[in-house]
Amino acid sequence: MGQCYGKVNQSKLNGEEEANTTTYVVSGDGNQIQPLTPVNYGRAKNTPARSSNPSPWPSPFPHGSASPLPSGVSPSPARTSTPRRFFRRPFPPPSPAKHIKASLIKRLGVKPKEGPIPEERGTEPEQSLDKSFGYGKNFGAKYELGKEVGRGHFGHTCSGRGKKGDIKDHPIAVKIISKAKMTTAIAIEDVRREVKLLKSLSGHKYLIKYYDACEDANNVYIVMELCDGGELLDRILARGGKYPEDDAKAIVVQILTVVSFCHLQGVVHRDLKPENFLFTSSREDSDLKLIDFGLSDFIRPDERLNYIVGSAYYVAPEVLHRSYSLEADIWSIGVITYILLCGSRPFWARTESGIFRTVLRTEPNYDDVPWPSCSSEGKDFVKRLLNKDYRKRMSAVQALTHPWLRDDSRVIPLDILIYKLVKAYLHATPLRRAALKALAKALTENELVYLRAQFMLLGPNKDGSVSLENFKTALMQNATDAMRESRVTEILHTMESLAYRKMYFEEFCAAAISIHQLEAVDAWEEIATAGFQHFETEGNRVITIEELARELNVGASAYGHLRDWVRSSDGKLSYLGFTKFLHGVTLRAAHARPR
Ligand SMILES: Nc1ncnc2c1ncn2[C@@H]1O[C@H](COP(=O)(O)OP(=O)(O)OP(=O)(O)O)[C@@H](O)[C@H]1O
Ligand SMILES: [Ca+2]
Ligand SMILES: [Ca+2]
Ligand SMILES: [Ca+2]
Repeated sequence: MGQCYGKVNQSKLNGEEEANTTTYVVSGDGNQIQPLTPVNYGRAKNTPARSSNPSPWPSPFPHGSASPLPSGVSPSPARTSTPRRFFRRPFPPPSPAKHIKASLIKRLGVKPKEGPIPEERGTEPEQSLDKSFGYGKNFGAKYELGKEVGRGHFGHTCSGRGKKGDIKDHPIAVKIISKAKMTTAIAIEDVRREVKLLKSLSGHKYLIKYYDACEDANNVYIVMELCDGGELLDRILARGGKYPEDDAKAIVVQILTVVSFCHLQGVVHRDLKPENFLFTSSREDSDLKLIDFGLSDFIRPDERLNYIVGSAYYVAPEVLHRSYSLEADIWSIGVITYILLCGSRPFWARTESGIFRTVLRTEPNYDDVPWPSCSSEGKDFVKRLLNKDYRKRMSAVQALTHPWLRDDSRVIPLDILIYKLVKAYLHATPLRRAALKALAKALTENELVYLRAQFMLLGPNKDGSVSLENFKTALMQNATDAMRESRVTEILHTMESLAYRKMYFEEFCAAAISIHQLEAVDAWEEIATAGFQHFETEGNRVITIEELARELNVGASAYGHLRDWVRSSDGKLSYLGFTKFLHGVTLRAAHARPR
């Protein structure tokens, strides 16, 4: 293995234009053409190390900061935009993405060098690793292998055929993962999880179908449906990098549909990129299938993950800050959509740490060609996925109802986000609920489309109300083995108070809106102003600073801060107080009330 480059790599060479002065090398594991810069996992033999800043101009960023961020990323204040005047082509067109070094080191047990990964240097003695998976041992008897169709860091994929049973003469794809490369317990666990995830999620229209898993002394074989249409990346390259807006929409809808399914099941993919979406056939209108759950994980609705994994160009800022959830996938979809619409990457630099810095600090360029000719809805859509504050990002389901993609005939999936928001509402104070109710009365059609669709999915009772039972049933109707594994349904226990009462649509709207998301909407000022007017007539009341501090769970040191929020004329919340109260406080630790 490692010698065969295949047609996939060749086509990437043709489409690749990483940077003007870059030399290309073919990495020894044969994965793909890589530019010979520090972004590589190592250096070609006998090549002197370059400085970590290979650009011909001085870097505006300090290097090597001591922070919890990955090496080279420093948490200094935001820059307004990428320094594009330095580039002839500000952001080169898409090319194969590389996994984040830190995550590869963790998984492969060694710092990957140029060339094949040394197999003998694990972090644990090889003998102590249990490499038996309990999969069938009869791969050769059941399947026949054909030619290689693709290759990644973790395995290579061949086409093949079933030899007997239901699958006789049926085309298949087989991802072959070498046991010799599994040098750490994490790497072994990853393969186990990849198979488990694929098996439990299999069946969705836009997700690769799982057939079987086998093993022998040397390899694990994941047998799945064969996709003949190639990677989305290759199609983007074949089109010169850019998709017409309507074609881009068709792609993005499929991506969001399958990702919303994964998210409802409590699965975060963590490696969404154009290489991991395959077309079923070479037809222009062929369906897409999501593949490669190698970095994916089960996640509970309230859980935060902290491993840095993914591919540099597509990684969300909060992943680099080591506290993230499902929204990280949405960011990656934002990156993919940005590429589809303009043919360039939103965040680009020559080095991995340089990419991380742009992800954390710079706003993507929406000024250059072809952005001026892009629809305003398209631009708004991308911006609402590429928001650095994950709380402000749309969920996959919300994105499906965004004006750019809206299509009344489309079936909207259930969104786990409404469970999280309704749960928070049920635990909120009466004043907060009153403020949310007032705000909900000011929502515009854009927000209501999504809320109505979600409410209908809860199957309202004859009188138009829902209660805990409706939330339970709606979730169970969508349950797969993956949802059981990720323990998504545990969120229902925290919604118990809804068992004894009814919630009508009006209150549901108050419960299922996210202030942070609304703040990112163009119409936020108008919505907040109108919401405050409703609050004045039916919710605002006299409140002391002490009471307000208690509402916000902050201590006496915050009193000074809160004084502006209350009107001196009547002792009730001012407009400022109303919006700040809804936003919630993230005062410095010194202000936090001891619990
Ligand atoms: N079912 C399939 N049908 C056709 N080709 C496939 C299939 N599954 C995978 N491939 C090809 O093999 C390539 C590698 O597969 P996959 O992404 O699962 O491997 P990997 O080693 O986990 O990759 P990565 O380096 O991105 O982690 C894919 O990009 C694709 O080109
Ligand atoms: Ca690949
Ligand atoms: Ca892959
Ligand atoms: Ca993978």
